[in-house]
Amino acid sequence: MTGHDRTDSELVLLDGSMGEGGGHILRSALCLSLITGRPFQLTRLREHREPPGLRPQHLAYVRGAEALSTSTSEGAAVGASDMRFTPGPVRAGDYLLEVGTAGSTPLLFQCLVYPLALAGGGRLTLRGATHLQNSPSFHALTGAWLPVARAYGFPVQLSLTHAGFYPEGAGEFTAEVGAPEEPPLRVDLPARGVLREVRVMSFVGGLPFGVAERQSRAAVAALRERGILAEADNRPLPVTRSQGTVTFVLAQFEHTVAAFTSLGDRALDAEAVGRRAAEALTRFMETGGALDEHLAEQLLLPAALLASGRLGPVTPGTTRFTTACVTGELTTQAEVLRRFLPVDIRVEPGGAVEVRPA
Ligand SMILES: Nc1ncnc2c1ncn2[C@@H]1O[C@H](COP(=O)(O)OP(=O)(O)OP(=O)(O)O)[C@@H](O)[C@H]1O
Repeated sequence: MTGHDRTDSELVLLDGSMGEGGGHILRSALCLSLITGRPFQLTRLREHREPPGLRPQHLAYVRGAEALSTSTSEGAAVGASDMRFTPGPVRAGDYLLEVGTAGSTPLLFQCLVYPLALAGGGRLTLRGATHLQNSPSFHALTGAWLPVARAYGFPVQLSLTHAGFYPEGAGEFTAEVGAPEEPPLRVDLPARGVLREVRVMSFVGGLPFGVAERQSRAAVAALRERGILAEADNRPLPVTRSQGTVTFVLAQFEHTVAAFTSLGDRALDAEAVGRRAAEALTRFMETGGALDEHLAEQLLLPAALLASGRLGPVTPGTTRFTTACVTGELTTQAEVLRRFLPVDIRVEPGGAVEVRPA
């Protein structure tokens, strides 16, 4: 179980419309509340989103946090704009959680993985969508998030049982989550260094394999036009009820890795889907950032846990990196972290980020 300090009981007040004002404020608050033992009150939840308030997938995040622990919530219901969460200790163990037809399992995973690891670990089996717009795909988790998690000493293994695409979802993946170990790496990433290798991977679930091949060919050709040579790999994905395709570009730089996902779209031909993934990499390479904007935002949480001394016996440490783009999500995430943890997070307009003990 995570040991909650008695001194950590101070209520955290959060305005859910601040910054980007999306569901990520709720997910980060749930994660940090479970870890610190601090209750939170969230008002004006997703006020500027359409429709506003909690959606079914957000409610699934609250229910997931409750399932892992003896936590309780008040006011959490579809459409609600205000809610309160009172955390209880997290129990190590195995959990099967559903996020609903079109909810993102990677987002639910990122909300729960750190509290579960800090409580001793276990297995998360998550059902719902695994490849959804505006969220990390399962392959972005394995390709980009996992090396970051391991750098902070979180031993996690991920396996995809079924891919789940919008709108049916019906996917499933499993995460074996170990207790944190001494971090093997010092995260200090001012620059990405030279490009070492690019892999293009196209996957299809429930659609002709030729779609994957067309996507990859277009991605490889678009990269070649920019002088980037890439290996292509096409694979079928196991699915149940849903159908979909995805092209994934994974770039290994000297110091970092960057992953770009382009999901199949009925309004686009396969070539456009492939090109979109390639263009995301070339746009990233026009910036000076070590990390892409999504990985930069995702790295803040383990960096803040390390800086605040929450990673068990590990000495509090400082993380430095540069991001391709300072997004509203990044600055909002930094603000949520400051409310829960004694950390100093500096985000320079040019993209340099530092997370250190307060
Ligand atoms: N292509 C991508 N690769 C990796 N991560 C992504 C990608 N697109 C979006 N994300 C991440 O997914 C998260 C989405 O959170 P966000 O709050 O915007 O959406 P949400 O939880 O679905 O809620 P809302 O419906 O309020 O937007 C953010 O952390 C964002 O960085």
